[in-house]
Amino acid sequence: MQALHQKAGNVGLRGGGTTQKRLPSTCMWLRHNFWMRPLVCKSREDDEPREEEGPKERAFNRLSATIKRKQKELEAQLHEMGQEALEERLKSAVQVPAAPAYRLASLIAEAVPTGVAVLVLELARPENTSTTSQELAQMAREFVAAGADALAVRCDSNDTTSGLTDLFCVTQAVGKDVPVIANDWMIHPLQVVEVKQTGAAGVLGIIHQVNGRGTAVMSSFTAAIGLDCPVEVVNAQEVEALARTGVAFYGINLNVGLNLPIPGFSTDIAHGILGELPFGAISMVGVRTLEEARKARLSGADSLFIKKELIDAALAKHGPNRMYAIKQLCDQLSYLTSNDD
Ligand SMILES: O=C(O)c1ccccc1NCC(=O)[C@H](O)[C@H](O)COP(=O)(O)O
Repeated sequence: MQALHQKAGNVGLRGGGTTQKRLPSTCMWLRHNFWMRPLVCKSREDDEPREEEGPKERAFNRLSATIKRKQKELEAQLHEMGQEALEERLKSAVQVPAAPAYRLASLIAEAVPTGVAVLVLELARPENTSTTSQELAQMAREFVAAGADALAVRCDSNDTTSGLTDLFCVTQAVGKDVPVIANDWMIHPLQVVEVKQTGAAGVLGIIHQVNGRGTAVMSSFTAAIGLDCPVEVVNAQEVEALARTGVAFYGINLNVGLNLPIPGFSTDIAHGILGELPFGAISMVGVRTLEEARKARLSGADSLFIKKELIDAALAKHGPNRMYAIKQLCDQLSYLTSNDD
């Protein structure tokens, strides 16, 4: 019981209770024009493929190109908005944090003593379709009825023409008891404020390898406005550094070995990272197969981010009834991850 309180308390402490204390430093950053720039690491200047590059380097360059695209999108938005309006948006978000706050972290903290993993299903518009936000909301209702505990909605402009509308419609469709988080590359606090305004519970997309020294700012700002924000990490050093800044919710993307040149990144590395999390921290591991889900849970993952690949495989296997197919998947996941087999 004590560990459970510690888990919920750790996550909550960074926002709700300390919101007022965080305000002065937010204002200080604003005065220094800090917020007018996206918070990302430096990447290679050109993204042209080079002959000597292997698949990992190519994947890394794709990631780098994605981040540059996001940077450009954000810079244009910030420029149009201007510093004063931006400052106002950020300040009012801090003054009125989301209520209830940390809905996903609280759900996970409640699930920990019951021995079941929280299932966060990825929700994306099917490719090459003209799916509307309302149709996506209908999919969301079906996923929840089939067993999803929470949803992560893809909001990047490459996946949808209206990410924030999708998020709003899905959040409305499933109600406050089902945390909905935005899955996008988060490189500026303005994005997080926009997510809050849709009524969503949090963001998935603060990535230490991408945000670098800006990670702590992104994560503490998100927590200060009451939103959940698992921070994606790739090794124990990152965990150690972020734990010192108060991060208590960690994400592990098993796909990361393909996106970044990290030799041998796999469920074994994830196992090691999960073992290094600070006491009371909570975790989410992204999985693309049932086997990855089983291993992640055995290694101690508190929640599983069920990625589109696994959802599409279930739809292909058990379709055409979408709700039936997702129910088969959720039942299988619950069975494989209940930790008593
Ligand atoms: O994607 C995950 O598995 C994940 C797990 C836990 C926390 C965060 C996670 N992803 C955040 C991201 O924004 C991803 O890096 C991004 O969606 C790209 O993921 P991928 O499709 O695996 O390259």
